[in-house]
Amino acid sequence: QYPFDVEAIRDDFPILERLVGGDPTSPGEDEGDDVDLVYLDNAATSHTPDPVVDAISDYYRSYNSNVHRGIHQLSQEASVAYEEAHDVVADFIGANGREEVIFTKNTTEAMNLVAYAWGLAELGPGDNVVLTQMEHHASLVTWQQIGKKTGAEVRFIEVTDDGRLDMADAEAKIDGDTEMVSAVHVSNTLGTVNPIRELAELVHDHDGLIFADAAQSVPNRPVDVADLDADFLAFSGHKMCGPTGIGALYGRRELLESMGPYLYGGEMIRKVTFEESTWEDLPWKFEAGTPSIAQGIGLAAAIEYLEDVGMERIEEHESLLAEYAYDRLTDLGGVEIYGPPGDERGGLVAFNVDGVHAHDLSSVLNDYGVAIRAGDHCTQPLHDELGVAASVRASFYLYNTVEEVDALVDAVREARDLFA
Ligand SMILES: Cc1ncc(COP(=O)(O)O)c(CN[C@@H](CS)C(=O)O)c1O
Repeated sequence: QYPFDVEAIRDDFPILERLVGGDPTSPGEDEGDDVDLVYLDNAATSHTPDPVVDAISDYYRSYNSNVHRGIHQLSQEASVAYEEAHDVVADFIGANGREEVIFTKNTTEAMNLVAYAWGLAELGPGDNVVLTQMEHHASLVTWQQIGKKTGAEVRFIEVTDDGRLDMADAEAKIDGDTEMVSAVHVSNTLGTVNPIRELAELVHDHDGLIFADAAQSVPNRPVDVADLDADFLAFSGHKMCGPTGIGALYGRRELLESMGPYLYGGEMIRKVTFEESTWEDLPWKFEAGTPSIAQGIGLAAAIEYLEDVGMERIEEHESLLAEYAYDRLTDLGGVEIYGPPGDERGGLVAFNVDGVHAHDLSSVLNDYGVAIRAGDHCTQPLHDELGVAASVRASFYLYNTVEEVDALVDAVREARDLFA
């Protein structure tokens, strides 16, 4: 029994009616398209419902203009919509107003903004930054390279055999020299839900900061920055029914006030002379140049769409599908699933089938119309720890159904038997 009317939700996503299997150079038109799409790659990117597409189209059709500058009506309308989109995000994640919400291109840029604008200024030899072994490359590579530039040590909290964070190791590695903990809230590979608040307490006890990578949690469950006690938090619009090209960095106001700009140019300045420049107030200090106006408006529309369904109910729906998939794949036999048990994870399942390479498996699944991801999911060091070069990953969202999980399992069985 679903927590909401999934069929009514699916009606908002025409793409879910797509037939696939034809020539990818002629999307949707090829006579070879004769298999129902079963889209289970939502951790890579989610689909965009009609209300969000309409909000973006309406901007371009009726009040497209540059923001913050113009006195004319269109610019004022665009400015209000773009600026108020920051308020929608702030309310959604429990931030104290738009001043704590910086729009970025995506989670990756948000991570780099903090690593460069805070990290380069604050880190040096003797300091350390503590990550987890399950970090996405967006944080792992960023802090790894900032460590090389500053001389700060980068440490990694180990993952237990059942895909959880080793908190004893966390306590050992977070110490008086730890300036930052950067941890994924929900792993995009294991589905593990990490104890961000517990990590925050550990690092705050040592006067350090915590950055929560919430790219796989803000879209999928209720997230409140105060509940997590996060100092920074980031997520991407494209994983939550929004457009690509927009993400958000949350930062405690006093921290953002203390940081210099990350990018320079228009919008982010107040006064410029040949010799000096002064900066705009938050959040504009960190939004240089013409912003992603339509995308910001689209993100606000996506949040309104998700809130209308309810984040608790979306979390419940994803957990139902993940647990069902975990159990059915386990029952299939010859399947190795990574991460904690099915009832203790976010809405995704990464696995391998004995004797079948992940890319071969995903190729066969594609022949059955099942769209999942194969590879390292931007967590190569974690896959090294798992002892596998790649995995396949099914990731669920509010418009997926139990029947689609059944289609996944049937296709996996076909692939297993094909390669047996
Ligand atoms: C936990 C986590 N952290 C950061 C990112 C990066 O998001 P960007 O919008 O690409 O900047 C992602 C996006 N993970 C996609 C693309 S690699 C996936 O297939 O899993 C993520 O899941």
